[in-house]
Amino acid sequence: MNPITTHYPVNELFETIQGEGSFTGTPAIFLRLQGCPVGCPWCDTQHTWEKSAADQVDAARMLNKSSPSPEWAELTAAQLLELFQQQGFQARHVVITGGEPAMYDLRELGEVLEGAGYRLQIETSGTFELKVSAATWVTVSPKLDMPGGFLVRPDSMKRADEIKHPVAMQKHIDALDKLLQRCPPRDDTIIALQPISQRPRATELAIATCIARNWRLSVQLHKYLNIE
Ligand SMILES: C[S@@+](CC[C@H](N)C(=O)[O-])C[C@H]1O[C@@H](n2cnc3c(N)ncnc32)[C@H](O)[C@@H]1O
Ligand SMILES: Nc1nc2[nH]cc(C(=O)O)c2c(=O)[nH]1
Ligand code: SF4
Ligand SMILES: [Mg+2]
Repeated sequence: MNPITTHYPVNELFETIQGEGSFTGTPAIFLRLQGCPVGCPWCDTQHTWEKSAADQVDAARMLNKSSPSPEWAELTAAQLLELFQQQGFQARHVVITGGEPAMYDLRELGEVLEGAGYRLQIETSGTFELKVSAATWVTVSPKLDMPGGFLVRPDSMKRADEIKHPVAMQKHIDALDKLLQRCPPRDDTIIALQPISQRPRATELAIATCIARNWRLSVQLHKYLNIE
């Protein structure tokens, strides 16, 4: 194991219902890591993009946020496990999101949390090399032609248990088709379309395409329910 303990920059830690993808409806602990250089113009979590030293706070302040902010606290896997217990979290599914969590080495987190009985899922753009435990459920939400100029990695697409593609227009589906040719997933990988920002036309397009292709629909259930 890595002799140096990894410190994770945590923007948010909360318990809710997973609102996206295959685990929709599953009670989950969300661990949102700070920092993302990809730059999707419609990103829900733009407050996580910049990881500024001036925004580092202690764990108590990070936990007590009343609204999204760029503040983050540095925590080790052992400290996170202790916090889960202190906070009284009941969920056994942990979603690591961000920001772009694949910028960090998540293997130590996997070792500690899986050792304590948790199942891990990562939400990632697929643009950074994955450093996750073998048992981690990998959700790749490919980001194509974004301002940051990052490319989706073939190895991340192969590792994906689920590909959850954000869509608003036909050109996004055409781009996904090209990506699936350039970077073929495994035969058992689930493919889902997720309408961008609950836009009605995006939702109609996603429904029609999912039916035509036998793909899954992922709506952002938490937004319909008005929960975190
Ligand atoms: C905020 S991102 C963080 C994790 C990682 N950076 C990624 O993009 O997968 C989590 C998920 O939210 C999706 N997402 C972000 N903003 C969205 C929006 N406005 N509408 C629909 N999905 C969105 C992303 O595509 C991704 O599947
Ligand atoms: N309830 C809920 N489900 C989610 N699934 C993915 C989320 C994310 O921001 O990555 C998210 C989120 O922020 N809230
Ligand atoms: S990759 Fe994820 S966190 Fe980064 S800008 Fe895009 S949706 Fe937001
Ligand atoms: Mg949210």
